[in-house]
Amino acid sequence: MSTFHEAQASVMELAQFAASRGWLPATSGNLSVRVSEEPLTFAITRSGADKSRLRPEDVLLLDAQMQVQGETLYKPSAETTVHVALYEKFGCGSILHVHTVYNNLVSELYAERGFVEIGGHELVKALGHWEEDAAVRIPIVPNWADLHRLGSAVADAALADVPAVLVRAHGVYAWGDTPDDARRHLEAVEFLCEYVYKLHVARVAGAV
Ligand SMILES: CSC[C@@H](O)[C@@H](O)C(=O)COP(=O)(O)O
Ligand SMILES: [Zn+2]
Repeated sequence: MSTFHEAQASVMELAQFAASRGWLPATSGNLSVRVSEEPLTFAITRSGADKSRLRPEDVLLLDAQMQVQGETLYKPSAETTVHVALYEKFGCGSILHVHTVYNNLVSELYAERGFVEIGGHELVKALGHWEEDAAVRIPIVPNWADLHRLGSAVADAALADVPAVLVRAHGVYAWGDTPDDARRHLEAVEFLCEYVYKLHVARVAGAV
């Protein structure tokens, strides 16, 4: 439980971080931090904002019915449906969505399989898997234009022990119990997507 102003500040800080990595190009991406669990309320970026230079008024307070609380002329993220579906499934504390070249490439390479499996790499520990020879399967869902359908597809595919889902030729959703957890999971997934893609290219080239 946090106040709206705390959650708003967290969203702005997370956006600064993701933008500094180039993960929010051309106004893409959306970020949210939960304010209360019962009933669900959360702070989320408004639709169309340039997330690299968010102002406090670009972060809105919403409820589970996606109704904006308080006075604003802005509309919430078009992909709020995905955030609500994930909050309802996991009761997580923060959800981050970014578009990057590497997460898009991996989503395309493994789309037909419906998941990408990543094992034998140290950074799967950052996703909570510390066992010997741990492997994670990150689900990949189609990029449904119907955003309610997209929300259901992401939440249905999402696994309890892997805090991320790729959307084909679109981006990734990553989440965590706290904003710091969500950020760590997102960083790990982005690192692993770059690694998986570059390893694939190296193998095709016969370099490894
Ligand atoms: C500007 S292209 C990206 C959008 O279509 C969408 O995928 C996205 O991530 C941002 O939507 P938004 O409504 O601003 O939250
Ligand atoms: Zn998007």
